[in-house]
Amino acid sequence: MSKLSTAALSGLPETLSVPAYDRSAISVGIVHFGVGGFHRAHQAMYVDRLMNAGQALDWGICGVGVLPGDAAMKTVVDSQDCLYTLVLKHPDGTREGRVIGSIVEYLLAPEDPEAVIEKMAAPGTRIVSLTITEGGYNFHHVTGEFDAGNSAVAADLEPGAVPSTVFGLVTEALVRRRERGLPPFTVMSCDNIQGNGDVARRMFTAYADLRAPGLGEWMRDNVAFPNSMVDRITPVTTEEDRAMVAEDFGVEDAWPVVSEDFEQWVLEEDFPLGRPPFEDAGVQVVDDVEPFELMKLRLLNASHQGQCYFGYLAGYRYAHEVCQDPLFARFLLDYMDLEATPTLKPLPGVDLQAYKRKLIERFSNEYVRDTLARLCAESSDRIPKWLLPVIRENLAAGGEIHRSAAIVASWARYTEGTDEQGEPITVVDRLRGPLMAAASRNREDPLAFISQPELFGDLASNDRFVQAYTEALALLHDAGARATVEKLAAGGAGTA
Ligand SMILES: NC(=O)c1ccc[n+]([C@@H]2O[C@H](COP(=O)([O-])OP(=O)(O)OC[C@H]3O[C@@H](n4cnc5c(N)ncnc54)[C@H](O)[C@@H]3O)[C@@H](O)[C@H]2O)c1
Ligand SMILES: O=P(O)(O)OC[C@@H](O)[C@@H](O)[C@H](O)[C@H](O)CO
Repeated sequence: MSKLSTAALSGLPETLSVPAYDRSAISVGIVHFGVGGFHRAHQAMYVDRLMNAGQALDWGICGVGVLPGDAAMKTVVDSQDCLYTLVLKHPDGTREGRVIGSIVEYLLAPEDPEAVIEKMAAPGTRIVSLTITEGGYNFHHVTGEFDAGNSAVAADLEPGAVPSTVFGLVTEALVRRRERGLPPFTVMSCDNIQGNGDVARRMFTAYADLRAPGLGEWMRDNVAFPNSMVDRITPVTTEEDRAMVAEDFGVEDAWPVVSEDFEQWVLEEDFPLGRPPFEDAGVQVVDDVEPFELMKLRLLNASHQGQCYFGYLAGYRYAHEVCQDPLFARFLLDYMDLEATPTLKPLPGVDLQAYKRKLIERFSNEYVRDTLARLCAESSDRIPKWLLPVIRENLAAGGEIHRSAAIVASWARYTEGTDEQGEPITVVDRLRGPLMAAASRNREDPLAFISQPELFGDLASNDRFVQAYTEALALLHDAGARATVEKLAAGGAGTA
């Protein structure tokens, strides 16, 4: 069996689509930070689709890894001529494979920061895009302020420092372009953050303010940061996926990516140096992304949080197991209908009921095998960004909050670190220590978990929230996850 490479492409089975374009003709137009599963299943796929249609060959992607852990990606990318297999898993169990060729280079910042900076400073680079996770933006959950105390950021700000963070690297490249009389590139965030472009603008310019007087102001006036809504459920690649690619498609790929077949990308039109003709690849280019972002983050992502802790505690390990269970599906739909939907903005032309039904279908796709472990990870970066805004808005408007409060309680219960069978839970979170310490006091002090103002602000002093949260937490302790969801679904636990 051939290892995936340029030379192997011509001998691959016909069941696997391969790039129909001349990859040697591609030049880099996009530098992308955070080449993980999602970028490879989404943005790189859209660019590849354009290239297959004979377009965007001047928009090749140079990937960048900033963290030491990205060395593994660098090794694989280099050994496969930057090619990889994307396998879409349809709900009927069929699979569709395609070799993606739009990434043409990969640089590891810890190994060669200068090369990363110069790649962004090169005239051909017109977009720097990001999927660096919610935590990568380095802002305080409650104040929204840039965290200048972060040690890596502080090190980058030392005079004469060689930058190591995305903030240091991107800012240095912008400074060099300015010195060389080149217009700045567009910074395009593709992370699951409400107002991701606006947040990126605030964080990068806050860093620049600290780096040199006037630099932040210049960036505010000159650099575009379009907002976007991105969607495609992309689980972590497993050994089984590697074996499946070999068996189904006859190629040895050290790091394929698998995803659901659904895709969506809604992008704000703000690209002073141009962009690939994304609309030709199915991207919705609009003037205002916010209503779409709210819909996706509060319905899809917050529902992921609504299923992962309850589901895990109830003994499930995969998203489809939870969502194929009618009780949990009902709970999620009720959360969406009664709590999230009233906080959304008008979306002319979008059938929200169909969108929600489709979400349950997507979550229930058993072939995607999205793990609850992936959805439970880094919750401290997710709950405050997706779910707490729903709670705050409903509290202010006198709206319904019982299911959202119960989801927060399920996180608190999960973080105690033992499931309902007494088995240990591996809590993966950059705040694991303080979170688990707080959760360990849940029984003696039911407000312990939500009394972390850096995550919850003043919610622990809101009587309505506290009542709903403590009732759900007590039920979780006394009767378990399933019984808690049952009670909520039946209109119990104080629900409206
Ligand atoms: N996986 C999905 O289903 C999905 C769907 C839509 C959007 N997203 C967005 O994409 C992000 C990444 O998801 P993924 O599935 O590719 O994850 P992943 O773990 O496969 O990749 C994450 C990438 O981000 C990089 N990264 C993490 N912290 C960073 C930091 N502080 N600075 C710079 N780089 C950093 C990592 O090095 C890695 O390259 C998500 O957090 C989300 O915002 C993911
Ligand atoms: O990747 P995160 O941390 O933003 O969130 C976990 C999931 O909710 C997310 O990856 C979804 O699968 C994705 O947003 C679907 O488009």
